[in-house]
Amino acid sequence: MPIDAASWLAQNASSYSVLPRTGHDGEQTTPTARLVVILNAHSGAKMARELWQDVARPLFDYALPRGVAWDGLVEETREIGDGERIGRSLRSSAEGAGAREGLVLLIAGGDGTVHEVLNGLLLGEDGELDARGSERQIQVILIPAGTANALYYHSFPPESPSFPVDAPASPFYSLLSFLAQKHSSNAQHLCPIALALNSLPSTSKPSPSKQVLTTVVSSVALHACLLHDAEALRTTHPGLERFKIAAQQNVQRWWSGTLRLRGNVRKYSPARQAWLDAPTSTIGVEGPFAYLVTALVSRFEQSFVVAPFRSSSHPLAPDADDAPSFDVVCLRPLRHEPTRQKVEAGQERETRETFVQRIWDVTGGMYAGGKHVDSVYPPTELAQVDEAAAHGELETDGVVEVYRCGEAEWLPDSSEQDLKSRLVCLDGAIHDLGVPALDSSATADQQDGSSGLVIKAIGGASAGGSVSLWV
Ligand SMILES: Nc1ncnc2c1ncn2[C@@H]1O[C@H](COP(=O)(O)OP(=O)(O)OP(=O)(O)O)[C@@H](O)[C@H]1O
Repeated sequence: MPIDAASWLAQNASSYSVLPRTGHDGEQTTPTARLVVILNAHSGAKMARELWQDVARPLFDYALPRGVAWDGLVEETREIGDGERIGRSLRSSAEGAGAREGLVLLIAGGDGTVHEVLNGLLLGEDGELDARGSERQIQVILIPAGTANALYYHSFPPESPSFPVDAPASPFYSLLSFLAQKHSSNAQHLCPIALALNSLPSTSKPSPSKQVLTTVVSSVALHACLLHDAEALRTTHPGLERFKIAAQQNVQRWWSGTLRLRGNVRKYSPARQAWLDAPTSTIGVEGPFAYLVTALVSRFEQSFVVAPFRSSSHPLAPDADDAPSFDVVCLRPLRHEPTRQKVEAGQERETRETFVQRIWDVTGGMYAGGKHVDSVYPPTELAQVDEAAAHGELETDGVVEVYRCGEAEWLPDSSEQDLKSRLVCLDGAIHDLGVPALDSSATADQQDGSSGLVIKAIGGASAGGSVSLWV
């Protein structure tokens, strides 16, 4: 049943000053931005239509700002990948009209829907960032109708007293912020969406590498493989449980390869609770890895805080003036001296089984608000690997290692040929790096020639003009 907007607002959103359309005194009447509504009725618990029809639509009818034009059209995604088609059609319609008007996207869906729409909208046919859109202001209003809704809960952390998760207004904080713009001191934040540009190697040379934009995560190893397996469980387990089942299926694997980090590289020191600057412009981090993600947001689910320093309320959060960055969170089993010794003694299979408990401890810390970043090895259990000598200033005793930087390159070990050694997850979409994973000396400077994944933080302000979320 559609709500009565005025009484719903009075009851559920009294801290947002949302005025009826007629009350927007003195506001200019020439539209400066076009609104497009995009629903994924298939995502999460399949609530997008209901959230739109019963609440968001009545709120729009009541309070849509005069400067925003909406022709009543609602775009629904029709099949897998369809968000990209919608994004592309928005790009070409803007080009056709030579329009420089702003674009307001109301997206009711999960992270995958946002990902698809922004990729279609911001990347040109050649897969490059579309320079023609460079003056465009894109505002996103997000209704979390997906399963994980990482971007939403990163922006509206449930532990904040301002964003109670059980409140009827909970899925509408972004929309309320948009509707209350200019009228409420509580809700007028248009925050740039952190973006990264990912280059996947071409599987058929000499065609160029494939470019993919992300807003949440680029991952390999356990996270990518569990996302891969979780998709097959979507029908039987529509909620978050499918991720846990899929984690069980992959937790005993380790992933060999090299991670190269560039661009103002820092590493978190649990002892100092601060970033340590890297002594060199490029840092090589050698596998095997049990876990490896590059995160643009603090959490991947409502209460799964993988990269706590991305949270805007954290003292180590990126500053608005900082160069675009992401946080790399990884777990390398051979940094644990007893584990390393057992592997060297040829007991790798049993050692992996034992190490599983440590992985669960780390994920337990993620579910406990991000405590894993401060868990440390006692001095006797910290392996003194050669690499520590090379990058001595960056050696820490953290069980998990957290880096911040602007660019990363993942080169999987070319001797491992199975699919799971090559999988990459980009905001939930799974990609295969392809075989063979060639020359591990390839670098990000040779982007099209890299046999691995290259990830560059580009920020929200430099992609297609500006891309921001109402928070
Ligand atoms: N009509 C449709 N039928 C089938 N699949 C669809 C349809 N429309 C969109 N999709 C696909 O649904 C998938 C899931 O969407 P999305 O990622 O937004 O939700 P989710 O996976 O439930 O949530 P989250 O990404 O937040 O965990 C996407 O891969 C998208 O391509």
